[in-house]
Amino acid sequence: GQHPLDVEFRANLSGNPDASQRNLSIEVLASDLNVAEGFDDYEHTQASGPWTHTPECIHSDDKTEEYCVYTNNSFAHGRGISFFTSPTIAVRIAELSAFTNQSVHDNVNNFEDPPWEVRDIPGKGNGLFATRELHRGDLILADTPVGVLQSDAFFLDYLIGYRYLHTAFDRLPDATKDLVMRTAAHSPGDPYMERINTNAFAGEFEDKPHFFLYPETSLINHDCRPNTLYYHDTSTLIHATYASRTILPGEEITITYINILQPRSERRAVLKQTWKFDCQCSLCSRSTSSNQESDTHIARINHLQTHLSDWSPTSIATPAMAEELIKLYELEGIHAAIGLGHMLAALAYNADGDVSMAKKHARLALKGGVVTDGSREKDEDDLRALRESPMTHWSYLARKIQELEGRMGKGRC
Ligand SMILES: C[S@@+](CC[C@H](N)C(=O)[O-])C[C@H]1O[C@@H](n2cnc3c(N)ncnc32)[C@H](O)[C@@H]1O
Repeated sequence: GQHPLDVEFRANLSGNPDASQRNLSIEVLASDLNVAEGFDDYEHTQASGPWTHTPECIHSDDKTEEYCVYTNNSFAHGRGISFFTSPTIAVRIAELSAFTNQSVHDNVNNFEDPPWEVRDIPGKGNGLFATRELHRGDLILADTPVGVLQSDAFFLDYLIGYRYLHTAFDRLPDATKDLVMRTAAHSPGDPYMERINTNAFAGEFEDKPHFFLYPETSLINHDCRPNTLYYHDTSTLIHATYASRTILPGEEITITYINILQPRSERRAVLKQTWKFDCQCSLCSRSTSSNQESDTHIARINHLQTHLSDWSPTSIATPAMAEELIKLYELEGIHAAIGLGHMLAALAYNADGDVSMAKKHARLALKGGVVTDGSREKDEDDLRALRESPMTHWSYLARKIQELEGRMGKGRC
Protein backbone atom coordinates (compact mmCIF):
# COMPACT_ATOMS: atom_id res chain seq x y z
CA GLY A 1 0.00 0.00 0.00
CA GLN A 2 1.04 3.54 -0.69
CA HIS A 3 0.86 6.32 1.79
CA PRO A 4 -1.33 9.18 0.56
CA LEU A 5 1.55 11.56 0.91
CA ASP A 6 3.42 9.51 -1.72
CA VAL A 7 0.69 9.89 -4.27
CA GLU A 8 0.16 12.80 -6.56
CA PHE A 9 -3.56 13.22 -6.31
CA ARG A 10 -3.95 15.69 -9.04
CA ALA A 11 -2.33 15.52 -12.40
CA ASN A 12 -2.75 16.69 -15.91
CA LEU A 13 -4.97 14.73 -18.23
CA SER A 14 -4.69 16.49 -21.56
CA GLY A 15 -1.91 16.14 -24.09
CA ASN A 16 -0.17 13.26 -22.36
CA PRO A 17 3.04 12.66 -24.31
CA ASP A 18 2.84 8.94 -23.54
CA ALA A 19 -0.20 8.59 -25.73
CA SER A 20 1.79 7.97 -28.89
CA GLN A 21 3.95 5.36 -27.18
CA ARG A 22 1.06 3.26 -26.09
CA ASN A 23 0.64 0.08 -27.97
CA LEU A 24 -2.72 0.74 -29.49
CA SER A 25 -3.87 0.02 -32.95
CA ILE A 26 -5.37 3.36 -33.73
CA GLU A 27 -5.34 5.71 -36.65
CA VAL A 28 -3.21 8.82 -36.66
CA LEU A 29 -4.79 11.67 -34.77
CA ALA A 30 -7.18 13.39 -37.13
CA SER A 31 -7.07 17.15 -37.13
CA ASP A 32 -10.77 17.45 -37.73
CA LEU A 33 -13.28 15.47 -35.76
CA ASN A 34 -15.47 14.95 -38.79
CA VAL A 35 -12.76 13.23 -40.77
CA ALA A 36 -11.40 11.14 -37.93
CA GLU A 37 -11.01 7.63 -39.17
CA GLY A 38 -10.67 4.39 -37.39
CA PHE A 39 -13.40 4.97 -34.88
CA ASP A 40 -16.92 3.78 -34.87
CA ASP A 41 -19.20 5.87 -32.76
CA TYR A 42 -22.03 3.60 -31.88
CA GLU A 43 -24.56 3.19 -29.21
CA HIS A 44 -24.81 0.15 -27.05
CA THR A 45 -28.10 -1.54 -27.55
CA GLN A 46 -27.83 -3.92 -24.59
CA ALA A 47 -27.28 -1.16 -22.07
CA SER A 48 -28.14 -2.27 -18.57
CA GLY A 49 -27.42 -1.00 -15.10
CA PRO A 50 -28.39 2.18 -13.32
CA TRP A 51 -27.90 4.41 -16.36
CA THR A 52 -30.47 7.01 -17.31
CA HIS A 53 -29.01 7.50 -20.80
CA THR A 54 -27.92 5.06 -23.44
CA PRO A 55 -24.15 4.61 -23.06
CA GLU A 56 -22.19 6.15 -25.91
CA CYS A 57 -19.04 4.24 -26.80
CA ILE A 58 -15.70 4.59 -28.54
CA HIS A 59 -13.27 1.77 -29.24
CA SER A 60 -9.82 1.24 -30.64
CA ASP A 61 -9.51 0.01 -34.20
CA ASP A 62 -8.80 -3.55 -33.15
CA LYS A 63 -11.61 -3.40 -30.59
CA THR A 64 -9.33 -4.45 -27.75
CA GLU A 65 -10.24 -1.28 -25.88
CA GLU A 66 -13.64 0.24 -25.42
CA TYR A 67 -14.83 3.17 -23.34
CA CYS A 68 -18.32 4.53 -22.90
CA VAL A 69 -20.09 7.45 -21.29
CA TYR A 70 -22.40 6.17 -18.55
CA THR A 71 -24.69 8.68 -16.89
CA ASN A 72 -27.08 8.51 -14.00
CA ASN A 73 -28.55 11.97 -13.63
CA SER A 74 -30.49 11.24 -10.46
CA PHE A 75 -27.38 10.00 -8.60
CA ALA A 76 -26.93 11.28 -5.04
CA HIS A 77 -30.48 12.65 -4.76
CA GLY A 78 -30.43 14.43 -8.09
CA ARG A 79 -26.87 15.72 -8.43
CA GLY A 80 -26.08 13.21 -11.17
CA ILE A 81 -22.85 11.56 -12.24
CA SER A 82 -21.19 10.64 -15.52
CA PHE A 83 -18.45 8.12 -16.07
CA PHE A 84 -16.24 7.73 -19.11
CA THR A 85 -14.84 4.28 -18.56
CA SER A 86 -14.74 0.73 -19.85
CA PRO A 87 -17.82 -1.53 -19.94
CA THR A 88 -16.26 -4.03 -17.52
CA ILE A 89 -15.65 -1.28 -14.97
CA ALA A 90 -19.19 0.06 -15.49
CA VAL A 91 -20.55 -3.33 -14.44
CA ARG A 92 -18.54 -3.10 -11.22
CA ILE A 93 -19.65 0.49 -10.63
CA ALA A 94 -23.29 -0.55 -10.81
CA GLU A 95 -22.63 -2.93 -7.91
CA LEU A 96 -21.22 -0.24 -5.59
CA SER A 97 -23.24 0.85 -2.58
CA ALA A 98 -23.24 4.28 -4.23
CA PHE A 99 -25.80 2.78 -6.63
CA THR A 100 -27.42 0.00 -4.66
CA ASN A 101 -28.16 2.00 -1.49
CA GLN A 102 -29.34 5.57 -2.03
CA SER A 103 -29.29 6.38 1.69
CA VAL A 104 -25.45 6.47 1.71
CA HIS A 105 -25.78 9.92 0.16
CA ASP A 106 -28.28 11.33 2.66
CA ASN A 107 -25.72 13.54 4.39
CA VAL A 108 -23.45 14.59 1.54
CA ASN A 109 -23.56 17.46 -0.94
CA ASN A 110 -25.27 19.43 1.80
CA PHE A 111 -23.94 22.97 2.06
CA GLU A 112 -26.68 24.66 4.07
CA ASP A 113 -24.62 25.64 7.09
CA PRO A 114 -20.98 24.84 6.32
CA PRO A 115 -18.20 25.82 8.75
CA TRP A 116 -16.64 27.93 5.98
CA GLU A 117 -17.32 30.62 3.44
CA VAL A 118 -15.94 31.20 -0.05
CA ARG A 119 -13.71 34.24 -0.42
CA ASP A 120 -11.79 35.65 -3.34
CA ILE A 121 -8.10 36.10 -2.55
CA PRO A 122 -5.87 38.17 -4.82
CA GLY A 123 -3.50 35.87 -6.72
CA LYS A 124 -5.29 32.67 -5.74
CA GLY A 125 -8.86 33.04 -6.96
CA ASN A 126 -11.53 31.62 -4.68
CA GLY A 127 -10.73 29.74 -1.51
CA LEU A 128 -12.46 28.42 1.60
CA PHE A 129 -12.16 30.23 4.92
CA ALA A 130 -13.23 28.84 8.29
CA THR A 131 -16.15 30.65 9.92
CA ARG A 132 -16.00 28.59 13.14
CA GLU A 133 -13.23 26.97 15.12
CA LEU A 134 -12.54 23.47 13.82
CA HIS A 135 -10.73 20.63 15.54
CA ARG A 136 -8.83 17.63 14.25
CA GLY A 137 -11.30 15.15 12.79
CA ASP A 138 -14.11 17.68 12.23
CA LEU A 139 -15.80 17.27 8.87
CA ILE A 140 -15.28 20.25 6.58
CA LEU A 141 -17.10 19.07 3.50
CA ALA A 142 -18.23 15.87 1.81
CA ASP A 143 -19.26 15.69 -1.82
CA THR A 144 -19.74 13.15 -4.59
CA PRO A 145 -18.00 13.41 -7.95
CA VAL A 146 -19.93 14.62 -10.96
CA GLY A 147 -17.42 13.22 -13.46
CA VAL A 148 -15.24 10.11 -13.24
CA LEU A 149 -13.02 9.64 -16.26
CA GLN A 150 -10.59 6.90 -17.09
CA SER A 151 -7.44 8.54 -18.45
CA ASP A 152 -6.81 5.69 -20.92
CA ALA A 153 -10.03 6.62 -22.71
CA PHE A 154 -8.39 9.82 -23.92
CA PHE A 155 -5.28 8.13 -25.29
CA LEU A 156 -7.26 6.61 -28.15
CA ASP A 157 -7.69 10.04 -29.68
CA TYR A 158 -7.72 13.26 -27.71
CA LEU A 159 -10.10 15.15 -29.97
CA ILE A 160 -12.67 12.40 -29.93
CA GLY A 161 -12.07 11.97 -26.20
CA TYR A 162 -13.02 15.64 -25.76
CA ARG A 163 -16.29 15.03 -27.53
CA TYR A 164 -17.15 12.21 -25.13
CA LEU A 165 -16.11 14.40 -22.24
CA HIS A 166 -18.70 16.92 -23.41
CA THR A 167 -21.35 14.22 -23.71
CA ALA A 168 -20.52 13.18 -20.14
CA PHE A 169 -21.04 16.67 -18.72
CA ASP A 170 -23.85 17.78 -21.03
CA ARG A 171 -25.99 14.90 -19.80
CA LEU A 172 -25.87 16.11 -16.19
CA PRO A 173 -28.68 18.21 -14.67
CA ASP A 174 -28.36 21.94 -15.42
CA ALA A 175 -27.66 22.85 -11.78
CA THR A 176 -24.79 20.36 -11.75
CA LYS A 177 -23.39 21.69 -15.01
CA ASP A 178 -23.43 25.16 -13.40
CA LEU A 179 -21.44 23.80 -10.44
CA VAL A 180 -18.83 22.45 -12.84
CA MET A 181 -18.60 25.72 -14.73
CA ARG A 182 -18.13 27.62 -11.46
CA THR A 183 -14.90 25.74 -10.73
CA ALA A 184 -11.66 27.36 -11.83
CA ALA A 185 -9.88 26.73 -15.13
CA HIS A 186 -6.25 27.80 -14.98
CA SER A 187 -5.67 27.76 -18.74
CA PRO A 188 -7.67 28.67 -21.81
CA GLY A 189 -8.80 25.72 -23.91
CA ASP A 190 -11.62 23.23 -23.80
CA PRO A 191 -13.75 24.41 -20.85
CA TYR A 192 -14.42 20.94 -19.48
CA MET A 193 -10.94 19.55 -20.04
CA GLU A 194 -9.34 22.57 -18.36
CA ARG A 195 -11.62 22.15 -15.37
CA ILE A 196 -10.51 18.54 -15.08
CA ASN A 197 -6.88 19.60 -15.31
CA THR A 198 -7.27 22.31 -12.69
CA ASN A 199 -9.49 20.48 -10.23
CA ALA A 200 -9.69 16.73 -10.65
CA PHE A 201 -8.16 14.19 -8.32
CA ALA A 202 -6.24 11.40 -9.96
CA GLY A 203 -6.64 7.99 -8.42
CA GLU A 204 -7.03 4.33 -9.12
CA PHE A 205 -10.52 3.02 -9.61
CA GLU A 206 -10.96 -0.71 -10.16
CA ASP A 207 -7.16 -0.77 -10.65
CA LYS A 208 -7.24 1.72 -13.52
CA PRO A 209 -6.26 5.39 -13.42
CA HIS A 210 -9.29 7.66 -13.25
CA PHE A 211 -9.90 11.37 -12.70
CA PHE A 212 -12.57 12.46 -10.21
CA LEU A 213 -14.15 15.90 -10.31
CA TYR A 214 -15.72 17.06 -7.03
CA PRO A 215 -17.19 20.54 -7.53
CA GLU A 216 -17.08 21.78 -3.93
CA THR A 217 -13.77 20.18 -2.93
CA SER A 218 -12.39 21.97 -6.01
CA LEU A 219 -12.67 25.27 -4.12
CA ILE A 220 -9.86 24.38 -1.72
CA ASN A 221 -6.47 25.92 -2.43
CA HIS A 222 -3.12 24.25 -2.00
CA ASP A 223 -0.68 24.55 0.89
CA CYS A 224 2.48 22.49 1.44
CA ARG A 225 1.50 22.33 5.13
CA PRO A 226 -2.26 21.86 4.78
CA ASN A 227 -4.66 21.90 7.71
CA THR A 228 -6.88 19.12 6.36
CA LEU A 229 -6.78 15.51 5.26
CA TYR A 230 -9.19 13.69 3.03
CA TYR A 231 -10.59 10.25 2.32
CA HIS A 232 -12.16 8.96 -0.82
CA ASP A 233 -14.57 6.09 -0.26
CA THR A 234 -14.47 3.87 -3.33
CA SER A 235 -17.78 2.23 -2.44
CA THR A 236 -19.99 5.28 -1.79
CA LEU A 237 -17.81 7.57 -3.96
CA ILE A 238 -17.91 10.14 -1.17
CA HIS A 239 -14.90 12.39 -0.84
CA ALA A 240 -14.65 13.78 2.69
CA THR A 241 -12.26 16.48 3.90
CA TYR A 242 -11.51 16.79 7.63
CA ALA A 243 -9.53 19.19 9.78
CA SER A 244 -6.09 17.72 10.57
CA ARG A 245 -5.44 20.29 13.32
CA THR A 246 -7.23 23.17 15.04
CA ILE A 247 -8.31 25.76 12.48
CA LEU A 248 -9.28 29.21 13.73
CA PRO A 249 -12.14 31.29 12.33
CA GLY A 250 -10.85 33.37 9.42
CA GLU A 251 -8.07 30.92 8.60
CA GLU A 252 -7.90 29.56 5.07
CA ILE A 253 -8.75 25.87 4.71
CA THR A 254 -6.12 24.15 2.57
CA ILE A 255 -5.23 20.75 1.17
CA THR A 256 -2.18 19.53 -0.66
CA TYR A 257 -2.25 18.88 -4.40
CA ILE A 258 1.11 17.11 -4.40
CA ASN A 259 3.39 14.83 -2.46
CA ILE A 260 4.55 17.27 0.21
CA LEU A 261 7.52 15.10 1.13
CA GLN A 262 9.61 16.67 -1.62
CA PRO A 263 12.13 19.50 -1.35
CA ARG A 264 10.86 23.04 -1.90
CA SER A 265 12.27 23.35 -5.44
CA GLU A 266 10.54 20.16 -6.59
CA ARG A 267 7.26 21.04 -4.97
CA ARG A 268 7.27 24.44 -6.60
CA ALA A 269 8.17 23.02 -10.01
CA VAL A 270 5.24 20.55 -9.98
CA LEU A 271 2.79 23.20 -8.79
CA LYS A 272 3.94 25.59 -11.48
CA GLN A 273 3.81 22.98 -14.21
CA THR A 274 0.49 21.40 -13.38
CA TRP A 275 -1.47 24.19 -11.66
CA LYS A 276 0.28 27.23 -13.11
CA PHE A 277 1.03 29.07 -9.89
CA ASP A 278 4.14 30.10 -7.97
CA CYS A 279 3.65 28.62 -4.55
CA GLN A 280 3.78 31.26 -1.83
CA CYS A 281 2.39 28.96 0.82
CA SER A 282 3.23 29.07 4.51
CA LEU A 283 6.25 26.84 3.96
CA CYS A 284 7.49 27.96 0.55
CA SER A 285 7.57 31.60 1.63
CA ARG A 286 9.79 30.99 4.65
CA SER A 287 13.44 32.05 4.65
CA THR A 288 16.04 30.09 2.68
CA SER A 289 17.66 28.71 5.82
CA SER A 290 14.32 27.64 7.23
CA ASN A 291 13.53 25.87 3.96
CA GLN A 292 16.94 24.18 3.90
CA GLU A 293 16.24 22.83 7.35
CA SER A 294 12.80 21.66 6.24
CA ASP A 295 14.29 19.96 3.14
CA THR A 296 16.72 18.09 5.42
CA HIS A 297 13.84 16.95 7.63
CA ILE A 298 11.86 15.84 4.58
CA ALA A 299 14.76 13.74 3.31
CA ARG A 300 15.09 12.15 6.74
CA ILE A 301 11.32 11.51 6.91
CA ASN A 302 11.41 9.72 3.55
CA HIS A 303 14.37 7.65 4.73
CA LEU A 304 12.64 6.64 7.97
CA GLN A 305 9.31 5.89 6.26
CA THR A 306 11.06 3.64 3.75
CA HIS A 307 12.84 1.63 6.43
CA LEU A 308 9.84 1.38 8.72
CA SER A 309 7.71 0.04 5.85
CA ASP A 310 10.36 -2.52 4.96
CA TRP A 311 9.39 -5.99 6.21
CA SER A 312 12.07 -7.88 4.32
CA PRO A 313 14.67 -9.90 6.27
CA THR A 314 17.24 -7.17 5.70
CA SER A 315 15.12 -4.43 7.25
CA ILE A 316 17.04 -2.19 9.63
CA ALA A 317 13.92 -0.55 11.12
CA THR A 318 13.83 0.05 14.88
CA PRO A 319 11.30 1.54 17.32
CA ALA A 320 13.70 4.47 17.80
CA MET A 321 13.33 5.27 14.10
CA ALA A 322 9.56 5.41 14.51
CA GLU A 323 9.87 7.74 17.52
CA GLU A 324 12.14 10.01 15.47
CA LEU A 325 9.65 9.95 12.58
CA ILE A 326 6.76 11.05 14.81
CA LYS A 327 8.90 13.91 16.19
CA LEU A 328 9.78 15.03 12.66
CA TYR A 329 6.13 14.98 11.51
CA GLU A 330 5.30 17.17 14.50
CA LEU A 331 8.27 19.48 13.97
CA GLU A 332 7.41 19.88 10.29
CA GLY A 333 3.68 20.35 10.93
CA ILE A 334 2.73 17.33 8.82
CA HIS A 335 -0.41 16.76 10.85
CA ALA A 336 -2.09 14.37 8.44
CA ALA A 337 0.69 11.82 8.97
CA ILE A 338 0.71 11.68 12.77
CA GLY A 339 -1.62 8.66 12.75
CA LEU A 340 0.64 6.93 10.25
CA GLY A 341 3.66 7.65 12.46
CA HIS A 342 1.99 5.98 15.42
CA MET A 343 0.96 3.03 13.27
CA LEU A 344 4.55 2.52 12.12
CA ALA A 345 5.68 2.83 15.75
CA ALA A 346 3.10 0.28 16.93
CA LEU A 347 4.30 -2.18 14.31
CA ALA A 348 7.99 -1.49 14.98
CA TYR A 349 7.57 -2.04 18.73
CA ASN A 350 5.55 -5.18 18.22
CA ALA A 351 8.10 -6.47 15.71
CA ASP A 352 10.65 -6.02 18.47
CA GLY A 353 8.49 -7.82 21.02
CA ASP A 354 7.61 -4.71 23.10
CA VAL A 355 3.92 -5.40 23.49
CA SER A 356 3.02 -2.56 25.84
CA MET A 357 4.57 0.16 23.65
CA ALA A 358 2.96 -1.48 20.61
CA LYS A 359 -0.45 -1.20 22.27
CA LYS A 360 0.13 2.41 23.27
CA HIS A 361 0.99 3.46 19.73
CA ALA A 362 -1.84 1.40 18.21
CA ARG A 363 -4.21 3.37 20.44
CA LEU A 364 -2.65 6.68 19.40
CA ALA A 365 -2.74 5.68 15.72
CA LEU A 366 -6.44 4.87 15.93
CA LYS A 367 -7.06 8.14 17.71
CA GLY A 368 -5.02 10.08 15.17
CA GLY A 369 -6.66 8.45 12.19
CA VAL A 370 -4.58 6.68 9.65
CA VAL A 371 -4.91 5.80 6.01
CA THR A 372 -2.09 4.27 4.01
CA ASP A 373 -3.65 3.11 0.77
CA GLY A 374 -7.00 4.80 0.58
CA SER A 375 -8.66 2.20 2.77
CA ARG A 376 -9.05 3.52 6.27
CA GLU A 377 -11.12 0.49 7.31
CA LYS A 378 -8.33 -1.94 6.46
CA ASP A 379 -5.71 -0.05 8.43
CA GLU A 380 -8.03 0.43 11.37
CA ASP A 381 -8.97 -3.26 11.49
CA ASP A 382 -5.30 -4.19 11.49
CA LEU A 383 -4.55 -1.70 14.28
CA ARG A 384 -7.48 -2.89 16.37
CA ALA A 385 -6.24 -6.46 16.01
CA LEU A 386 -2.81 -5.31 17.12
CA ARG A 387 -4.20 -3.40 20.09
CA GLU A 388 -6.41 -6.30 21.23
CA SER A 389 -3.90 -9.06 20.84
CA PRO A 390 -0.37 -7.98 19.92
CA MET A 391 1.13 -11.45 20.34
CA THR A 392 -1.12 -13.01 17.72
CA HIS A 393 -0.67 -10.11 15.31
CA TRP A 394 1.36 -10.74 12.14
CA SER A 395 3.95 -8.19 13.24
CA TYR A 396 4.75 -9.80 16.60
CA LEU A 397 8.51 -10.43 16.80
CA ALA A 398 8.57 -10.26 13.00
CA ARG A 399 11.85 -8.37 12.84
CA LYS A 400 13.44 -10.27 15.74
CA ILE A 401 12.65 -13.59 14.07
CA GLN A 402 14.02 -12.36 10.79
CA GLU A 403 17.17 -11.23 12.55
CA LEU A 404 17.58 -14.65 14.20
CA GLU A 405 16.89 -16.50 11.00
CA GLY A 406 19.41 -14.29 9.28
CA ARG A 407 22.05 -15.17 11.85
CA MET A 408 21.24 -18.87 11.75
CA GLY A 409 21.35 -18.79 7.97
CA LYS A 410 24.78 -17.24 8.11
CA GLY A 411 25.91 -19.84 10.66
CA ARG A 412 24.85 -22.70 8.45
CA CYS A 413 26.71 -21.35 5.43
C1 LIG B 1 -8.56 23.39 -7.42
S1 LIG B 1 -8.45 25.08 -7.82
C2 LIG B 1 -8.60 25.84 -6.26
C3 LIG B 1 -9.73 26.85 -6.20
C4 LIG B 1 -9.52 28.04 -7.07
N1 LIG B 1 -8.66 29.03 -6.43
C5 LIG B 1 -10.84 28.68 -7.48
O1 LIG B 1 -10.88 29.89 -7.65
O2 LIG B 1 -11.83 27.97 -7.66
C6 LIG B 1 -6.75 25.17 -8.27
C7 LIG B 1 -6.28 26.51 -8.78
O3 LIG B 1 -6.32 27.49 -7.73
C8 LIG B 1 -5.16 28.29 -7.72
N2 LIG B 1 -4.40 27.99 -6.49
C9 LIG B 1 -4.57 26.96 -5.66
N3 LIG B 1 -3.72 27.01 -4.62
C10 LIG B 1 -3.00 28.12 -4.79
C11 LIG B 1 -1.93 28.72 -4.05
N4 LIG B 1 -1.45 28.18 -2.93
N5 LIG B 1 -1.40 29.88 -4.53
C12 LIG B 1 -1.87 30.44 -5.67
N6 LIG B 1 -2.85 29.90 -6.42
C13 LIG B 1 -3.42 28.76 -5.99
C14 LIG B 1 -4.37 27.92 -8.95
O4 LIG B 1 -4.77 28.76 -9.99
C15 LIG B 1 -4.83 26.50 -9.23
O5 LIG B 1 -4.68 26.12 -10.57
